[in-house]
Parts: sequence; structure tokens; C-alpha cells
Amino acid sequence: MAQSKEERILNFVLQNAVRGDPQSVVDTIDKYCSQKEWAMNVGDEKGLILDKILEETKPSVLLELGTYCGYSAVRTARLLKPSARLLTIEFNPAFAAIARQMIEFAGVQDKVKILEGPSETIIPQLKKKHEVDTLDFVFLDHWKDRYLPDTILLLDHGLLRKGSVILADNVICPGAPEFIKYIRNNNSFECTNYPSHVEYMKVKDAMEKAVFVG
Ligand SMILES: O=C(c1ccccc1)c1ccc(O)c(O)c1[N+](=O)[O-]
Ligand SMILES: [Mg+2]
Repeated sequence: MAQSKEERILNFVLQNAVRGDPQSVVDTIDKYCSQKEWAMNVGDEKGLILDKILEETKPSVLLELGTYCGYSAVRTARLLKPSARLLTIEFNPAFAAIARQMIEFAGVQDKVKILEGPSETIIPQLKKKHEVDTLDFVFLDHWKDRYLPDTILLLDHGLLRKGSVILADNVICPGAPEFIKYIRNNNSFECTNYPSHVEYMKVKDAMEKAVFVG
């Protein structure tokens, strides 16, 4: 059976990156996806914005929506303190299987747990089933029309606290207009926009940071 693009990305990493070295995994995925096949990783340019906000926030409990091949999970985990934990939700079982292998190869499996299934099902389970109190950091990078309903779910289930940071990818391309309209008009959030480009392309994109102020 023909290999999927995601399998080709994983195999390129297994053959070219250094086991246990998350930076080499990130760099190798960026090399493949910028030179061989485009893929929807947050990428090197927006990845530096993610890095900076993680280093400012120093989160202990993190949630990512949209694991894909595990690029941003590895990129995030490489910056976390040893006791920090990242929960990452992926709807697509094939992507989750690739990400699991990517995360294990990078050696960050002790910090990262993949939760397979729909975000609308898993978010309400975070407190009781996954022992989350509140989230310090949330990275939105899944279906763009889920950004707003899932943010509302996080609020409704008491998963945000004063200072919780939401970082959303792709608020220009493909775009998340309903999310942006809601979050920028809600006094419970302080928003900052970070202009950038779609990963591995010259097309304009941006990330939006929204800090929950209670
Ligand atoms: O929606 C797409 C998309 C649409 C069409 C074809 C390929 C990808 C996309 C593009 C860039 C992203 O950074 C990203 O996170 C996504 N996504 O699906 O979550
Ligand atoms: Mg994205």
C-alpha cells in the first residue's frame, strides 16, 4: 500500500534525525517539509513565536489541539521543565499513530500524552479523567471552525485561570474569523497578534495570543 505523506515525514526523521534529540527532530521535519513535501506543521518561523511565548509563560500544564505528526508537541516539550506535562488531542487515528512514534523517537514521551478523539468529547473529560485542574497554556492548531467552540468549552468547564495563555495558529490563513471576533471583543481576554507566514510559504499568516484575565 502506498505510503502516506505523514509516513514519509516520519521515515525521513527516523533515517536522518538523532534519536533522543528533539531539536534535530524539529529541524529534520522542517527540512523535509520545506524542501520535499509541504505539511501543516507550525513550522520554523511561527515556531519561534511559539518558543518565545512558552519561554515567557513557563507553563506546567499544557493542552494542544491538533497533534498532526507531533512537530509542535516535540517543539513544545523540548522547552518544558521536567515536571511539566503536555496533553495533545488528535482526532485522526493515523496522525496520532505517526505522532506517537515521532514523540518517542524525540525522547519527550514522558512529558507528552496523546489523547485520541474529538476535542469536544475530550475537553469535558480533562478534569476527572486526566486529572487536570486548570491549564497554563493552550495551543489551538486543529480545525479552524473548532477554535471558538472549544475555547467556550474550556471556559465552561473551568479549565482556564487568571493568566492562562491561549495561542492560536492560522488566524489569517486558513483563518479563524469567528474565534478572532469573539476573543478580541471579550473583556476576559487580553489579545496580541503576531504577524507571520504560512509554514514553509510566503503567504501571510498570523498567530493570536489571548491571555485570560478572569
Ligand atoms: O486547514 C489547513 C489546511 C487546509 C487545506 C490543506 C491543508 C491544510 C491548515 C493549514 C495550515 C495550518 O497551519 C493548519 O494548522 C491547518 N489545519 O488543517 O489545521
Ligand atoms: Mg497550523
